Amino acid sequence: MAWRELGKRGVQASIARALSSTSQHHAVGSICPSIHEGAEKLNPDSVRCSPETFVSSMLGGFGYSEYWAKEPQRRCYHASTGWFYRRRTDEPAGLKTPKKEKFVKRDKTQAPVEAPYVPPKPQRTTKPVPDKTIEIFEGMTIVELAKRTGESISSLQSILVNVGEKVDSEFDPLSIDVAELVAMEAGINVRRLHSSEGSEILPRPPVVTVMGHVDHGKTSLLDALRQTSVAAREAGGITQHLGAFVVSMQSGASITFLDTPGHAAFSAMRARGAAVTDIVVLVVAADDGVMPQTLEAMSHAKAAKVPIVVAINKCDKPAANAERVKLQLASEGLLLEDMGGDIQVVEVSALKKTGLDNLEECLLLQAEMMDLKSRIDGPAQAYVVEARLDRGRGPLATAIVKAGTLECGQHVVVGSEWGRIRAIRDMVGKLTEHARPAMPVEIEGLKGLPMAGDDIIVVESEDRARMLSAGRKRKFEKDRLNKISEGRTEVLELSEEVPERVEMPMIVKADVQGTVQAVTDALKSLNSPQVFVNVVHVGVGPISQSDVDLAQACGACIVGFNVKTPPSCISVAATRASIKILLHRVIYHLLEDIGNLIVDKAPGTSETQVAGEAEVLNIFELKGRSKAKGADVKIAGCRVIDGCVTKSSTVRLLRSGEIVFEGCCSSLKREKQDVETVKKGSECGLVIRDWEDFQIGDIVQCMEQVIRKPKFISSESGAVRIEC
Ligand SMILES: Nc1nc2c(ncn2[C@@H]2O[C@H](COP(=O)(O)OP(=O)(O)OP(=O)(O)O)[C@@H](O)[C@H]2O)c(=O)[nH]1
Repeated sequence: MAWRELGKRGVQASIARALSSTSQHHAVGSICPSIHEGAEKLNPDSVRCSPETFVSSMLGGFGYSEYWAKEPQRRCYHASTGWFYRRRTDEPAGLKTPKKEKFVKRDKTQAPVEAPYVPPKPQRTTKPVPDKTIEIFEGMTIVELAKRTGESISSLQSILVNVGEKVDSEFDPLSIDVAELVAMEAGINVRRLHSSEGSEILPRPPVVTVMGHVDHGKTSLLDALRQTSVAAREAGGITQHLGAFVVSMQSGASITFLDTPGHAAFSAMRARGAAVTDIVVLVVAADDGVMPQTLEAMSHAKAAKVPIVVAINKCDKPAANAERVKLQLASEGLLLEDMGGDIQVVEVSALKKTGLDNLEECLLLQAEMMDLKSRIDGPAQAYVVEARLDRGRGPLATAIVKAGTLECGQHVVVGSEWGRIRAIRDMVGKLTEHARPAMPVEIEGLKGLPMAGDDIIVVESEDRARMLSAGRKRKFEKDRLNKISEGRTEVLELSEEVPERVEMPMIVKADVQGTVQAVTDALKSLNSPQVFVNVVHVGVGPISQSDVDLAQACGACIVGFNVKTPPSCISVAATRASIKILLHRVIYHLLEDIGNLIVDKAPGTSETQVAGEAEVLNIFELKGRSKAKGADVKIAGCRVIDGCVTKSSTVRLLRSGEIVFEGCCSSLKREKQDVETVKKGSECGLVIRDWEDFQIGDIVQCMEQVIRKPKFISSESGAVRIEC
């Protein structure tokens, strides 16, 4: 198949088909951009391959036969491999498949004989994702939609026909679902507006997110509030999942708490926590004070326009200094109540359970000031806090209802998934028929696994749910490909600047969606100029045979976080294919492990360092002993003062700290015997080729070439990086 045909039929469709036939469908996203770029670099008429061959070559190390350029461009270049591919000069140009190709590796040390081929700068193959978001509502007309989207009425009408819907006139009301579908097909994001007209609006409990620096006592504080002991049960003693709990206060009021993890790797989850929350409790340890993630939490709250209540924890500790913490917070711009501002501060001890009543009062007061009310009846609007796959029960989503009532049996669209709610459970696992605002529940009955942060909307029928979910999937996929295409372009640009950069493909599997994303983000933070961590596939659930197949095809290692040890048949298959499987339950350990792998894989930088130093104590002259000319030879009588002096290494001579000569050693003797090395503390006689002007007190340094590898650095807050 020629590229032209491939292009005609649609690159993505052909490749997707080919990928599914080679069971590599997961990788389509990361491969397509390369294909686009390949297509742009080459004359489309001249490339011949089947999609299957093309895909397997893309996966299996970028074979050269697919990169075949027509006259006059006799060779082409592939940025990912750094190889030039040259056609045989006896080959006729054109559409014929070449008989046998020769390829030459680019020799970076030598200047090219012919004018070098400059690869074209990678270009975006798809339009950047439009940022436009419009507000839609039930009963809006096509005319209204056209105004908001900026599209013509006729184009929206034809989209409407394409999605199987019909209106008699452009002034007929559309359902909110159809309006969303039409806008999405036009490439525009939507925000749904729900009318509360005629509905009962009642006060609702506040949703509170506890945030703060790692180990400042978030989990302990929630434990103290709900009188349970989750902290002790967590792997490695740190929180790794987003949880939601309702805490009934002594006053009879209730508060919904989100327990978000404090580790740096989970900032994406924290960001989502802040987006559904009404109030943020900022926990700061009284002995430790304001730390990097305290500031990060403040930024999240600020970005989500959520008010903060400060809980200064660990006030029982002898080193506690609440006043210092208050001053630090004030200097970071928090206007605390004690200092004339309106941000409430409470001093607590999660360990001794002191100050909790105060905290409770502050939260309820804050909620009262915010006058939190929601529509109680009518279809629910809710958000996914977490999602996971249960072997027996299928996809499960932890959700918080924002408005309305979520009921068993309703059809819902959750992100781009859909389903009919089979069961609703409260946070202690008890079955319930419905969920009201601010109530965290677990829902069962979805067809696929949603993402943490997805919205949940109730629709009137299964058909509507399917239609909307399919439309959202199409839009999601289009946006994803656009994003990958942009990301890939950046990667190519970077790899051209740093030709020695090694790629480290990875597959990430984790127990829940939020963790998959957190781990992927953390791995990407380990990218460095020498090693590029390329996450080729991510997924929720245990490591499967298809993960091993994909890892084999693209030379990836598999990272399993909080997943079960794979069955022995999968482990054996992985070992046979030399695929590394890294299983972890604690994020620090995972990042350390991967960091060490990256350090191993990094080519490192070559550096010259001093291996030994000798001081000249005496100078001897041997008359007419030079082998070459029968001239005199000067010998430096030295003592090795550091490291060791080696005959084969390069030497340099230092006088008063200045380098006066660089060369090599032509003779090294110890007690009249020729030797290869002399260690610290010993004396030796040394001759330097082409140098005779020794002076007593000169320093002779022996130099050696070493490869310096990058270092894996992890800070106390859990932030990690690779330092080159
Ligand atoms: N003395 C004292 N120790 C506390 C207090 N609160 C928490 N700690 C201790 O501080 C350590 C960290 O507490 P966690 O509750 O796990 O902290 P966290 O902020 O939830 O930590 P991550 O989940 O890792 O972000 C534990 O050893 C707790 O026992 C307190 O009020 N006083």
